[in-house]
Amino acid sequence: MFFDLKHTDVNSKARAGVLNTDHGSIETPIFMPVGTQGTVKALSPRDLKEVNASIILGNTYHLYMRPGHRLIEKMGGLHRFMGWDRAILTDSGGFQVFSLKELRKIDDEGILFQSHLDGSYHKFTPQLVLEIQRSLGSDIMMVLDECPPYPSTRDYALKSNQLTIDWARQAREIFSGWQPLYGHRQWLFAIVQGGTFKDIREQSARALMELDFPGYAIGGLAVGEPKDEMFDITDFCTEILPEQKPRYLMGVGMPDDILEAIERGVDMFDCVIPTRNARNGTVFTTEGKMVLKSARFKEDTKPVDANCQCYTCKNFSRAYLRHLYNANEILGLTLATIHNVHFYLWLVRQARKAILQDNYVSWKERILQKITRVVE
Ligand SMILES: CO[C@@H]1O[C@H](CNc2nc3cc4c(=O)[nH]c(N)nc4cc3[nH]2)[C@@H](O)[C@H]1O
Repeated sequence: MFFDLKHTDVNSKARAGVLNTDHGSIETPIFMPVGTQGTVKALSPRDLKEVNASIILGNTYHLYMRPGHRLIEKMGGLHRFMGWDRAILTDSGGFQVFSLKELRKIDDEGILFQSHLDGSYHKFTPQLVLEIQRSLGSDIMMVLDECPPYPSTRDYALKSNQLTIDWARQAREIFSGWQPLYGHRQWLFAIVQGGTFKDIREQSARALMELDFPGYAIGGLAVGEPKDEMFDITDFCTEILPEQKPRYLMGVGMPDDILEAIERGVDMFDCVIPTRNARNGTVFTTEGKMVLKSARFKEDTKPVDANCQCYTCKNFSRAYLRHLYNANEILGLTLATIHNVHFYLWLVRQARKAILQDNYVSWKERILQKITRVVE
């Protein structure tokens, strides 16, 4: 069974489950570090294992553009190419095309766009993005969808949603006769759209549920809408989506966003924040957020986080990390990224424990008091 729902917290919609892939079992709620171009920036697969990452994200758009999915296929697929033998989820590319290029044209067949590398023209269709993901060999694939801009008119959201449903239908058809390339199973998730219009969200969820996918993503969020709208739409969607299937909130988010979404019934998350912020000198700790570059840490002998068991916190001081940033040393990026990814994975593991003890909400309230501070 692909997804085992082990327990739902009695006082909320928070769930603890297990995703069973051929590259290992993944306990949910889970955070997926983003490895857009076949690498989680600044980390080796060895680092990722050391912080207990069980699944990472790759991007169909970027890997198609460079080095190309055919080359990766020749190399034996993305797992072998990047030396990662645990699970990989690949996003389908629709969102990346929207967020990377305004030069794109959408029609019923798919999305015509120009490469951000050499300006060449390409067209993503429901079929092509599945072929690319077959070549990559991702354990979890995403359908081609349109992520409407925020804000969108109701009319735009309605039309766009119809297209996303049509594309999902085509993808589901292809998936029904699926032949993976590398001997390990691949699963296909649908993506619920509909902007911030609840009736369109319901239409989207129900149409996609009829097509019976192994898992469902909530798309079209974390694109600049107010947080309360993001949580309200998330809560609305999880009321409709099948209880026994995993829910994946795409692109979310800050630590507190993830905890709020877990309470609303989300199982899977991905976001660039822990890796991107680490590269900019901002780390997350059990005592709050910390900007390591600031002068106040110049002679601070303490670890980033005294409560953290990661390699960075067990071996280095804040002063040293601040020095590495100021000296533009590559090691600074690696050490901060190890810590931030470790923090996100620790946080969702703690959440899972609280869910299994039926005290998720009280645990969340306590931990939010601490992690949302700024360490001065
Ligand atoms: C607002 O901050 C930026 O936005 C991204 C996070 N937010 C986000 N929302 C998403 C929505 C979708 C979607 O509807 N469909 C597909 N296929 N993939 C998606 C991926 C998404 N990621 C970060 O990249 C960050 O730079």
